[in-house]
Amino acid sequence: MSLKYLSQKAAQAIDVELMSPTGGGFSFEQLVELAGLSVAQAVTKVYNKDQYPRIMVFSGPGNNGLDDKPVNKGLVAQCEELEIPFVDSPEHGLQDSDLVLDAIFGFSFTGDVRQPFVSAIEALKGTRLPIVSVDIPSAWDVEQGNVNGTGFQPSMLVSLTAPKQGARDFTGPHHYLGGRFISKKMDLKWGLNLPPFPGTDQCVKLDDQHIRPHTKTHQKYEEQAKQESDILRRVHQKDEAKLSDKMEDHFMRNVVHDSFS
Ligand SMILES: NC(=O)C1=CN([C@@H]2O[C@H](COP(=O)(O)OP(=O)(O)OC[C@H]3O[C@@H](n4cnc5c(N)ncnc54)[C@H](OP(=O)(O)O)[C@@H]3O)[C@@H](O)[C@H]2O)[C@H](O)CC1
Repeated sequence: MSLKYLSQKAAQAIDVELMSPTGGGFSFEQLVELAGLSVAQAVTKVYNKDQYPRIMVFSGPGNNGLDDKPVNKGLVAQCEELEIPFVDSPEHGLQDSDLVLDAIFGFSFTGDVRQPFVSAIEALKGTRLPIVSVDIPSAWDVEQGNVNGTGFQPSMLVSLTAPKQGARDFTGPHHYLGGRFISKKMDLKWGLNLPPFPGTDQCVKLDDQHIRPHTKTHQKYEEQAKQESDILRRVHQKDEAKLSDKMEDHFMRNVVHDSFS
C-alpha cells in the first residue's frame, strides 16, 4: 500500500487530534520541537555542514514558521544568544548564504500570496541556491501543488506527518518525511501507511515506492475527497469507536486502499 497524500482539511484535523487526549496529548511546543528536529536532521543528511555552512531561514506567520506565535519570542532570544544573525532583506540574506530553508507557509496556505510575503516568495523564485521546503513549498496550493508551474521548485522537501496532496508536484531529488509523532493507531485510523523510521531517526527518506506523481484523474480526486470527508465526519462525530473492529478493518482495507493505491 502506498503512502497517503493528505488534503488540507485532513492535515489540519490530524494536527488538532495530535493535541487531543486521543491523539497522544502532545503540547504545541512538543510538536513544533519534534517537527523542527526532524527538519534539522533531514537537512544534515543531505547537505554537508562544511559545504553548506550558512543556512538562511525564511519564516512565516503560522506554525510552519512561528513568526507571529508567542513561542517566537523565545526563539528570537535563543538566536541572539547563539549569535545567529537576522537580515534586513531577503536579497541581503541570500547573497551571504549557501542554503535556504523555506518555512514561510505550511498546510494552511490559501489563495494568492499577500503582503508582506510577496517579496520573500519572489526572492525564493529568483535564487539559485538550493531550497529546502518545510511541509509544502511556500505559495504552492496545498492540494493542487505548483499550479501552472508558477511557483519555485525546491531541491528538497521535508513533509511533516504525511505528504500533502500538492507535494505530488515536487520533482526535486530529496523528499523526506519528518514528524515522528504518529502512533500506529492514528496511522491506521487515517490510512496513512507511513514507512518505518530507521533506528532513532526523526526522518525517513521517501523514494519511488512511496511517491506518487500527479497522475490522478479528476474523478479519482473526487473519490478521495469524498472518502476523506467520510473519515473526517466520523472523527468529528466521535463515532468511530462504535464501529466494530471488523467494520473498521473493512473500511481501512477497502476504502482507503482503493483510494490511494
Ligand atoms: N501535525 C503536523 O504535521 C505539524 C505541523 N506543524 C507545522 O505547522 C504547519 C501548519 O501551521 P498553520 O499555522 O496551520 O499554517 P501555516 O504555517 O500555513 O500558516 C498560516 C498563516 O499563513 C497565513 N496565510 C495563509 N495564506 C496566506 C496568503 N495567501 N498570503 C499571506 N498569508 C497567508 C495565514 O493568515 P490568515 O490571515 O489567512 O489566517 C496564517 O497566519 C504545518 O505545515 C507544519 O509545518 C507544526 O510544526 C506542528 C505539527
